[in-house]
Amino acid sequence: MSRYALNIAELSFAYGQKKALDNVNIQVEPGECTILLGPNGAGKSTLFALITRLYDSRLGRIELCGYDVKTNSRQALAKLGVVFQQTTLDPDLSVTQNLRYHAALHGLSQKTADLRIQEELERLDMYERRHEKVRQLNGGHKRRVEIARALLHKPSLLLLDEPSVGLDVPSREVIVRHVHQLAGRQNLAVLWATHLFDEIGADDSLVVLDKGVVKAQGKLSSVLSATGTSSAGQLFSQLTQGKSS
Ligand SMILES: Nc1ncnc2c1ncn2[C@@H]1O[C@H](COP(=O)(O)OP(=O)(O)OP(=O)(O)O)[C@@H](O)[C@H]1O
Repeated sequence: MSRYALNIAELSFAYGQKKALDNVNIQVEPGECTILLGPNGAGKSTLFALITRLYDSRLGRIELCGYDVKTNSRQALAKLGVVFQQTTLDPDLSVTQNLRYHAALHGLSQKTADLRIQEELERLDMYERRHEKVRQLNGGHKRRVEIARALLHKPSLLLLDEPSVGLDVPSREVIVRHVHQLAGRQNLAVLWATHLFDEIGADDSLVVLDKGVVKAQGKLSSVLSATGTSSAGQLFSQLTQGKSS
């Protein structure tokens, strides 16, 4: 069994002649929250598309809990929970219906599904809203449902693609706190793409990606001291030459 929930080794990818990822190496351990920072065009979406098998790469390797996503896709993807940038809930179904549908896709019995749905929704203070149609929920509550959904099959790695974009501050805070607690208490590995420096926790790890190349990585404190910077924002501007994220 690999010690890493996610192990990306020597990964490269190009769209025709356009290189999007160049020899990327990233490891995330259970219980670790890794923040992926990168300006527009850095390669974050491409990386997520490769991890989720939307795209395929001939160069390099991606393993989830030791399972290669290419040669052991079923076992690998069973370890993965994803919250995409765009909401993917059915607005005309209730919260519970959306979650049951996802659980069924993962082969959970209805009994197990209902227990887990209750557990995850209660943790996010959403159980009382389980019969509401998704259309009636605000953006923050929809995000909470998507996080609950991503966890129903008990993945080892949670992939979050800018889950807090467009949310108000209190909604963002709920999500940031919840995801950090999941890593700390449930030993979940998290890879979180964000543009927002205040979402980075003091104990988080950091990967700074720019033009497809990893510019810095490691525990936030080590990266700051290695680069002589005092905040994630300063580090980011220095490594990406002041481009906005
Ligand atoms: N379908 C595509 N065809 C050609 N080039 C692409 C395609 N998708 C992305 N690219 C290029 O690949 C590079 C990486 O893009 P990617 O979307 O992965 O970056 P990103 O970090 O997710 O950016 P953003 O924050 O803007 O979403 C960019 O130079 C982009 O222009």
